Amino acid sequence: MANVDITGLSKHFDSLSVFDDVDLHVGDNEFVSILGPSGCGKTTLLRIVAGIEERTSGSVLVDGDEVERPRPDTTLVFQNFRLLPWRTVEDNVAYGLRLRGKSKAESRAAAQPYIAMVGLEGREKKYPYQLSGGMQQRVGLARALAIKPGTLLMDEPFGALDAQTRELMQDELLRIWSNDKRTVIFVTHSIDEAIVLSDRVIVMQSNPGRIVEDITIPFERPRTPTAIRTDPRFARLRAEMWSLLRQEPLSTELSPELLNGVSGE
Ligand SMILES: Nc1ncnc2c1ncn2[C@@H]1O[C@H](COP(=O)(O)OP(=O)(O)OP(=O)(O)O)[C@@H](O)[C@H]1O
Repeated sequence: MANVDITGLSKHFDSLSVFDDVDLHVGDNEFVSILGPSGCGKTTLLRIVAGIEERTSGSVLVDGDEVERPRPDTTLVFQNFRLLPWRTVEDNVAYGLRLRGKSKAESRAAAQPYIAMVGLEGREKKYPYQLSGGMQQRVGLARALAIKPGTLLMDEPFGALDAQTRELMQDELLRIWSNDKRTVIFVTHSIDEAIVLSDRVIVMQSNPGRIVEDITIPFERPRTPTAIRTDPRFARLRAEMWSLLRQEPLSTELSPELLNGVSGE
């Protein structure tokens, strides 16, 4: 369990003001997504919470402690999980535990339930090149979960997957998260993904980056993505988010994915 408290957070890169005066509270075991156009500072915000990017001003507390450097109980996962190609599935999942000082045998044993959780039982001895892209993402997810982080920071983790695999991974993440809850901040370009997964969706705009809306997602858990997608409330939420995002000035780049998501309506 962990809660994240962001107050008056600003980040400048030289003369560029990425965002100013951002406030965000994420409660224990809450799943919050951040949705916004390219360049509004989503990744930068996540990196600051992860303790790998300095802030210009403001405060970021995890469980009441100011974040000054990476914390052992916070994990950041990216679009490309960067598996170690020379290690098997089992040793990739165990890797974070090895880094934390556990023996090979101990870490392999501790990795096992997470390999099963992501549906890769029986593939422990395979190497990344022997797996599909979706399976590799699952290994990365298992590796992140195996260290039992209180806070999981996810930066477009499914962005590189094809649409079908992406939906499967969303189902998987919903299932895993409901069995093994933790605090999640999930950055995405996809309105649908944000709605299906989250308790709340934070919508950002850019120039300068700022939070413009904090939307509570009303669907009960456990969730079935197919049922959510056909619920009339889903279409309303989607329209609301899209209308916030389209208020962006024309100069702002909206990703093809955001546009595609909307043209499907
Ligand atoms: N190290 C850096 N030095 C200078 N500028 C940077 C640096 N990192 C990010 N930026 C700038 O900060 C702004 C926000 O970048 P960031 O990657 O956080 O946006 P984002 O919302 O995550 O974008 P995307 O959705 O495209 O990933 C961009 O204008 C980017 O060019």
